[in-house]
Amino acid sequence: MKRYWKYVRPYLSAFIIGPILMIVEVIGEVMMPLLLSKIIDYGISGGRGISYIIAMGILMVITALCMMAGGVGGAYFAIKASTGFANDLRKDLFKQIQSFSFNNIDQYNTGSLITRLTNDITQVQNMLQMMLRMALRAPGMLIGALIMAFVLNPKLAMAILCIVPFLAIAIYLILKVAFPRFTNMQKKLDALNTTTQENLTNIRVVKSFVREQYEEKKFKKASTELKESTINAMKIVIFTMPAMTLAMNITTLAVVWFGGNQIIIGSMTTGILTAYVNYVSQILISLVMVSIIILSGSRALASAKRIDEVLCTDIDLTDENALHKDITVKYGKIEFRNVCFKYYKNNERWVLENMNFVINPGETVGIIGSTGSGKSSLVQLIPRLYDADRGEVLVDDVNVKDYSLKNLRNGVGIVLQKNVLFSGTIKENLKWGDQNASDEAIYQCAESAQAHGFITSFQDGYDTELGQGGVNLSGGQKQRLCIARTLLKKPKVLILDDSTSAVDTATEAKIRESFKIKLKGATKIIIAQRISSVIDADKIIVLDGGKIVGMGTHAELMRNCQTYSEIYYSQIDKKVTA
Ligand SMILES: Nc1ncnc2c1ncn2[C@@H]1O[C@H](COP(=O)(O)OP(=O)(O)OP(=O)(O)O)[C@@H](O)[C@H]1O
Repeated sequence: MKRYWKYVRPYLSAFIIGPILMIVEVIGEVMMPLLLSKIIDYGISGGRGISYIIAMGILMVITALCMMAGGVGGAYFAIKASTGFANDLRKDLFKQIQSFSFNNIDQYNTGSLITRLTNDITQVQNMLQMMLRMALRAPGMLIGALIMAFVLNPKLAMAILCIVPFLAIAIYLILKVAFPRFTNMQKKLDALNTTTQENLTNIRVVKSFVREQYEEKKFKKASTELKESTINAMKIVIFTMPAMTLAMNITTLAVVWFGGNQIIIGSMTTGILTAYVNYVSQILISLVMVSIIILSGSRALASAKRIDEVLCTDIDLTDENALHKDITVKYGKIEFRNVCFKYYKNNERWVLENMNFVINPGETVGIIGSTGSGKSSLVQLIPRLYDADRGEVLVDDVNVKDYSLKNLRNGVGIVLQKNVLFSGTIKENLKWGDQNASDEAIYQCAESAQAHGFITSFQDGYDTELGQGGVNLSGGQKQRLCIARTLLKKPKVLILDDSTSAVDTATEAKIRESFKIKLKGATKIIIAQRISSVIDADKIIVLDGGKIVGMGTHAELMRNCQTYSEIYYSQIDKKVTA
């Protein structure tokens, strides 16, 4: 609750005024039957005449207008408070997800995070809105109508007790049965969103593997499961409402039966019975409202728990304890000291084991190794996309944990293996590297990444709109734009994680040449599958099974490292056979 106070505070006035205005409506609702009974008993039966009826009628119209004003105002403030609350909560939830480490992100699937950001927040918003409109109205109307019922005829009021067992069953069902069912329903919605998101993002792969039918089946399964879990949860709603209506009708019948008898023996007037029937229905309506509040409350509680789970996730990679938050990366020296790392902390096997090496400023270093040998994992420790479990990673002789994340990541530019571009123009995408970059700087970086040529061949040049993820580009073009984007950051350390795999060898060589001029002082780490991509490097690190099995120049490794020479000859053989 304490956590949510933050979201109530800015809208506190709406949170207070809304329910107060709803009370105006409640007072009117309680007044109306009384005024009606007076018209019947004194105006029609009592013979006070038309002027009394008109006076009472005018009073009823004024009451109805006040009720309307209260109702409209109450609804307005309820919407204002609940949407404001939800908007702020959603922004904070999104901010929390943005500050997640890669490790945190790995724990959730995207579909589930989308459901939490949208549907779960909407559930909480709806519940709040309902609470603000009904929380005072329902008990207010219940108490008001009960008082009136007891004042008018205490004996007849006992008939209202008929409702109690129905109400008890309804509340029990809602609390015990509905809550877990709503939680399950949200989980199924997660699954549906994940399936949809995965399918739509990768629709081209689906089509190229002719997996449409399989995907349809997968979607159908997720959709059917959602339908079934919804029906399962809604059974409670389905049962609750008619049960309450039945209770309402039985109680009204009991009141009319006992009240009618009292009219026959002359101990009650018709006007009072009419008012009484109204009060009974008000009592019952307010009880229905209470059960709706509990019902939607239990649904919203299931959603709130899921939102809370994200908000309470400990971000395991922050710069809160960094000792030198204001220093920046100046030279680009990198050192690994006895570094061990694994993704799943319970796993026995290390993904990287006892890594020890130094890369001096300005050096070009290649990293070679079989797939899964740990190349990407190794370089991701430098900009702290993950943290080492043992040992230290140092940049310019300072532990990476002692930099602010912003300064470290500004100094270390990484082109990830999975390149992603965003919807927008090419220029907008490149400006991710530097929002304030001049056109000249953008052109130069694109030139270095061998992208300027193909960009200018497009009709709209740098203003060409990219589809989502850069769909309207070839793999090699995308890779070159991603390199240009990182170059614009002017990093002191540039890491290319297999980022030229889709570029032909001649263009790749040109990119490497341009790095020598453009990034003269910067340290360059190049992960590659082709030895030709790193053959000229000052140093090559050879990985196998998460361990360094060789380090040196190409010539040294050819003499000393069997793994390296095997990779070399396998690639030469392929060339010869080709
Ligand atoms: N996000 C992750 N969560 C869990 N395990 C992972 C994750 N990323 C990689 N791994 C595992 O860590 C090991 C090393 O993977 P890594 O991506 O570093 O290898 P790599 O040498 O870069 O491979 P490739 O050449 O195929 O890109 C592999 O066994 C892989 O399954």
